[in-house]
Amino acid sequence: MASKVISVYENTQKLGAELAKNLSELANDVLAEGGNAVFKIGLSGGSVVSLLSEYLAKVETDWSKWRFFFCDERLVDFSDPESTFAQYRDKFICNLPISEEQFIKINPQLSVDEAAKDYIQKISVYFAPYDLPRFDALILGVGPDGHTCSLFPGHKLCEETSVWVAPISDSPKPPSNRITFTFPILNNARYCAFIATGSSKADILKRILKDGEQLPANCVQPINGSVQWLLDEAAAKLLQEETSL
Ligand SMILES: O=C1O[C@H](COP(=O)(O)O)[C@@H](O)[C@H](O)[C@H]1O
Repeated sequence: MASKVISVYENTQKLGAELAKNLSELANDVLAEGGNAVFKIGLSGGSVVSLLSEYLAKVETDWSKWRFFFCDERLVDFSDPESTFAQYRDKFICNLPISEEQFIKINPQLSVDEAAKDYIQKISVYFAPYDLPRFDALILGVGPDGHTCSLFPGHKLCEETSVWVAPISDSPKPPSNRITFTFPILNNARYCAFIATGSSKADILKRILKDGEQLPANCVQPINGSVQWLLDEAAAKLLQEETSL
């Protein structure tokens, strides 16, 4: 049964500390299984990259056992600043005792269709054969139109149920070629953390969390997991009456 929690923090430092605590607990729980257990986390791009880069350093864990996937990725060369992997490489890897090899990356030299198929193959290695992958944690963002990953409002990919990772070649937000997790994989995760900070997110958060509009971010409801919205006060300013902690 999905559980949904909205958590509002005074500032991004407190939000980051709480996220780090949640991920420490989850990772330590998964890694306590021993053997070949690895903690599988999906990352998003956009504004969450800087926040994660700053605050995940506080997670107390065996970092060598983390594997980092991409909930969506832009199909551009890793030398392009639009590449989400490149942003993590430049801001995140340098802050933590981790290496590039722990990142499961797309192949940006392929066509967008082939890149999505190739990424499914790469993911499959980490999960039981034929099973729908169950990520331990997914870190998600929300765009000003309510998109999450590269699932945009009104786009046909929001209905996609036959593949875990889909290509998109007409993304309304550039760059146009991307690959993205689809709802079946998102809604099979153990823990989904949406992170939204700053007043530019206030309107869309009201539409999603107060008005309940059926935008893509609102369709992330893990069947057997939880979703937590971690917001700072500026982002939550139009929700405060109902959600203040
Ligand atoms: O294009 C993207 O946008 C969303 C939201 O990004 P933000 O900068 O508005 O927070 C992001 O979650 C996604 O991964 C990214 O590809």
